[in-house]
Amino acid sequence: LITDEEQARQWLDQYNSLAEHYYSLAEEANWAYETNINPQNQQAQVQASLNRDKFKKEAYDNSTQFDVNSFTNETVKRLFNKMKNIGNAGLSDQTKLNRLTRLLADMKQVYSTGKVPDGDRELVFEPDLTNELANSRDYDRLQFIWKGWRDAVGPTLRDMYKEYVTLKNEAIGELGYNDVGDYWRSWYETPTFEDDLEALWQEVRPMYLELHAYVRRRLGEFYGKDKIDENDPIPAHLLGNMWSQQWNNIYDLVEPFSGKQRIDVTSAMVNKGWDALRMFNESEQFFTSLGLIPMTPDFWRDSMIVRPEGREVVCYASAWDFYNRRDFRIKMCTEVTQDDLQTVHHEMGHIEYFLQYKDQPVPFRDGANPGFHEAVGDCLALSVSTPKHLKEIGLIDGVLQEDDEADINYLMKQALEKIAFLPFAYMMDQWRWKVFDGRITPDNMNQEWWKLRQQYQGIVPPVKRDENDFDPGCKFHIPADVPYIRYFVSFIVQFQFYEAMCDASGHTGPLYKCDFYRSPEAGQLLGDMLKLGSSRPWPEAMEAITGRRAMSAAPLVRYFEPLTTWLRQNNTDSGTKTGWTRFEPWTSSAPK
Ligand SMILES: O=C(CCC(O)(O)[C@H](Cc1ccccc1)NC(=O)c1ccccc1)N[C@@H](Cc1ccccc1)C(=O)O
Ligand SMILES: [Zn+2]
Repeated sequence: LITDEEQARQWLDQYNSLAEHYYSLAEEANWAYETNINPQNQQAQVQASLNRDKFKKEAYDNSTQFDVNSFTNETVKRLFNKMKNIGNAGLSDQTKLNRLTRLLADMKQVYSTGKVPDGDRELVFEPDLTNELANSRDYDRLQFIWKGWRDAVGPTLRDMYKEYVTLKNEAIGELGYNDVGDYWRSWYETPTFEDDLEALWQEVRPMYLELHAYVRRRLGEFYGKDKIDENDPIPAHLLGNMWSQQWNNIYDLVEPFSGKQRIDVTSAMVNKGWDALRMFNESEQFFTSLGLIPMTPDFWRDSMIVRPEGREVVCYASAWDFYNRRDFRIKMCTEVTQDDLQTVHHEMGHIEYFLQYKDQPVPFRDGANPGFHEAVGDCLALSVSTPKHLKEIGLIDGVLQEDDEADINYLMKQALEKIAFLPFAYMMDQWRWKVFDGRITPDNMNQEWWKLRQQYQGIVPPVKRDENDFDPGCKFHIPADVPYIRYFVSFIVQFQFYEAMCDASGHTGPLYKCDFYRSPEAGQLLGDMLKLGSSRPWPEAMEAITGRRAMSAAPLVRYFEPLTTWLRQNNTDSGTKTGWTRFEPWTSSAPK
């Protein structure tokens, strides 16, 4: 084994330029495919991905000739330890790796081109199904949309997914991990990761139960108690979102105090003639107001920010690093809605992270952990979504009403987006980890999915489900092979980042009122942490920005404190009980 550390450094330098080369080619081919889905582009994408995998596998094999433990430099050792992080490329059987790579491309195509027949029309996911689920208040129409999407993509994906699980587990097994879940959790470098997550969930669960009970009561008032019994789980299609993951689109049905200023600014955005480009410019302007790095010329020239005419694309939003330190893009089918304004900030948060760590060695061009990458944009969006800021950018007219009732309305809308999300984000990879480690077998994937959906979220499907269905496949990240626990981590740590940046900006008073717009101190605190990339273990990055090393739900609890108090009181006064009884009639494993 080679113990010469200088030789190791030279090897790493050569690795870095080769990695940039192969990663750039693979990203370009993937971009060409996702922005123009057709057989030729899929073939080119598969080939470029296989070339990158071949490079990653060879680099990993070559790296084992070095005696890493004998090295003294921490950074050199950390870089070598990241050589093992090669994912699907661990699959040494080339026929199987080809099959897995094509499966991934095919699953992405099925999901992205899925359509729901509606009379003489075909409804596409974005914007048709998204808008109807957000805006329709017709119980049966919502059920048609909810079922239609699952019928369009679930059954087709089910068998593809089973094969993907087998092949991916084999690939990861060759790297020495027990299964894919074990590999994905290893990125957090935290032996107590699962216990830490459960502790965070238990800390925020009481708040979720109060919100769930309140929303169930208000929906019962609107749709009728015969449709929504106050002891039952909530039918999944009534929550304004295809996966019931966030409930902010039904804010109008659950608004605590009527007659206050509108805080849903979608209509204001439309009335003031905002378009996708305006949304992107507003977002960038917030980032640069903090002294953070602006988007590059390549970004504005080559991003895809609206759904193009006349070709199939992957609409699901994503941010792209082309590993050449100047080309960074967002791909998004932007609609003029407040939801999408939030997503623009989310995606731009990824780009800002790319920009801040672009001069790190390639293996360090990642978030401190995957949850950090997801938290950047959302943390800034917490500031942007304050009524104070929305007024400042012209989306709320007139005098700002800042009385207690207006504040409860605002916190309710934030809770529908942030608190409602936590059980969904937590259960997504609970299900997947069980599929990968065999606790969930191929013939009960759907039933186990709905058991977890009921256990954590207290929702049930509006129509019977069985194992011919594959409802997990109807959420992008599952056929797209994208882990999800990162979003649970993000929705916790983004409040830690937000509180730290608010303190740095000199904010005083309730946390939820903080807008650190134009604060160079807040921007400096965040930027310095982002520059680290994944070069240091994430507790060090957490300490750099918050002064503490652990994840903590305390800032989130502090942020929502006035609402939690109000919800408890309101549920008590109205005799609303929290929780739900186990509910069977809607879920059946009997074949159709
Ligand atoms: O999935 C997303 C946004 C897409 C993304 O930015 O997280 C995207 C997902 C993705 C897509 C394709 C391949 C890999 C991942 N992630 C990125 O574009 C990304 C992430 C890390 C580094 C570089 C790019 N949000 C989640 C959760 C969420 C987050 C914030 C607000 C609402 C909802 C969802 O919609 O369920
Ligand atoms: Zn993201």
